[in-house]
Amino acid sequence: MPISSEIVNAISNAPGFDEKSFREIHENGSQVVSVRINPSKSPDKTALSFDLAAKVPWSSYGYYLAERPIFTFDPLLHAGAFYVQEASSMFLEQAMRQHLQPGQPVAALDLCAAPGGKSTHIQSLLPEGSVLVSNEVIRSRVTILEENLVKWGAGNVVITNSDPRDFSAMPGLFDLMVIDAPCSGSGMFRRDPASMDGWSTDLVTLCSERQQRILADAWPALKEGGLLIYSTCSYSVEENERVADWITETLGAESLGVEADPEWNIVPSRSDRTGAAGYRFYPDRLKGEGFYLAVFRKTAVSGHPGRISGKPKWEKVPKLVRAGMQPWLENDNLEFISISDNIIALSEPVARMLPYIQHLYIRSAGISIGKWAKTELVPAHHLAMSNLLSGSIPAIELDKNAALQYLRREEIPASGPVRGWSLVKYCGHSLGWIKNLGNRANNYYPKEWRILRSA
Ligand SMILES: C[S@@+](CC[C@H](N)C(=O)[O-])C[C@H]1O[C@@H](n2cnc3c(N)ncnc32)[C@H](O)[C@@H]1O
Repeated sequence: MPISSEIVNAISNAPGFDEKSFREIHENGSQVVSVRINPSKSPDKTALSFDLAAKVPWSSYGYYLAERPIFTFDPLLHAGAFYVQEASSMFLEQAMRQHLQPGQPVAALDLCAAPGGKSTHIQSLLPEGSVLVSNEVIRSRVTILEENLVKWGAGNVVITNSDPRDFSAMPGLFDLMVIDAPCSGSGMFRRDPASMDGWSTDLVTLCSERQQRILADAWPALKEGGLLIYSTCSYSVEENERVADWITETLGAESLGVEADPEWNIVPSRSDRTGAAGYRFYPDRLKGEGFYLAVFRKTAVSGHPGRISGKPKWEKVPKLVRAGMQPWLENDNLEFISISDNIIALSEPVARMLPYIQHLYIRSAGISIGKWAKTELVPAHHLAMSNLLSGSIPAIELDKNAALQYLRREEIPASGPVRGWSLVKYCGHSLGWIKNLGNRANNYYPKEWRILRSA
C-alpha cells in the first residue's frame, strides 16, 4: 500500500531514511515472518511445521520463515515452544548480552510488556537466579500477556498491572529496566497498512511526551549502575533520538553503544544534542520492521528499596497439603503460598521480590500449582506448562489432529489404563490436562484460550 507524502515528509529527517527504497518496500507487498524458539522447551526441528533454515543474525533464538503458516493450527505454538515475533525487536538480545554481567542474577522490569514479545525473550536470556517483573498498565491487555508467559512456562516471573507511576515508590529495585514504549507505530506500517489512517504529527508529539512521562515515572526504580533499554517501533526522531537526548540530559543517564555487525545493515544513529547512541531498523535495509533501540546506564545515586510493611496478602500452605503435592513436583526447593485457595510455587528470587512490590496490582507470581480440593490437587494449567512438573506424571501423546481437537476443548478419547489426571502432549511438549474417567476423559484446557477458528 502506498505510504502518504505527509508521513514520508515527517520522517524524512530520520538518520538512514531513504525515501525511494522506503516507498518501494511499502508498496511491493513483501512481508517477513519470524519466530523465536523457546530454549527451555527446545522443540525438535522435525516436530515444527516450518523450516528453521534462516537465522535472524542478531538473535540466538530467532528464525525467518519462508512463508506465514496458520500458526493457530500449530499445537507447538500453544505449547509455548516458540513465539511469533518481528525480527528487528530481537536486537534486544544484543543489548542484554553485551551489557549484563554473564551469569550474574538480576532483577528485571519490563514496564510496557503486553503481549509479551520482549518479556518472553528477556526471560530466555536472564541468568539463573534472576526475576522478571512483567508489567502492563492496560488491564485488558494483561490477559494476553499472562497467556503468553504461562505458555512459555516461565517460573521466575511476576506479572503486574500497574501504572508506571506506581514504580517510583521502589527506589533502586531493578538492575535492568526495559521500556518498549507505546509509540506512533510507523515501524509497523508495512505489516499493518490500515494503521496509517490513525497516524498524525500530533500523535507523534503526544507519544513523545508520554514516553518521557513513563521514563520519568519509572526511573527511580532503576538501581545506580542499572541498565535501561529504551525502544519504539516508530521512525520519528521525536520519539527516538529526542527522547534519548532527554534521557541523557534530564535523567543524567550515560548512553551505551551496542556492537552490530555492519552486514546486518542496522543504522547506528546519534542524537543531536548529546550524541546518544541509537540503533535504527528499516525494512528496506534488512529483514525486519521499523524499530529503534537505545541503551543507557544510570549514573545517579538511587535510594534503597524498602520492604512494604504490613501483612502479606497470602498464607503459607499447610504441611499436609505440601505433602500431598510432593508427587507432582520435580523439585521442592520452593516456597509455597496460598492466595484464595490457589497454591503457588515461588522460586527464591520471586519470593525475595514480592515484599517490595506488594503495593502493585499483582496478577500472578511464580507458578500456579492448582487448588487443593479436600484430599487431592486439581492441577493448574501453568503447572502443566512449567518444568516443575514431575516426570512421573502420566501423559498421553496425541497426533496433530487429536491435539487440535484437545486445543479446541473438544472431547478426546480416553486412553491408557490410568484413571485420573493425565498430561496431554504433542511431540513431547505438554499442552494441558485431562482427567481420565475410564469411559471418557474430561478436557481441562483453559476455556478462554481454546481455538475458536476452524481449519
Ligand atoms: C510497544 S507495546 C509493548 C510491546 C511489548 N513490549 C512486546 O514486545 O510484546 C507498548 C505497550 O505499552 C502499553 N501502554 C500504553 N500506554 C501506556 C502508558 N501510559 N504507560 C505504560 N504503558 C503503556 C500498551 O498497552 C502496550 O502494551
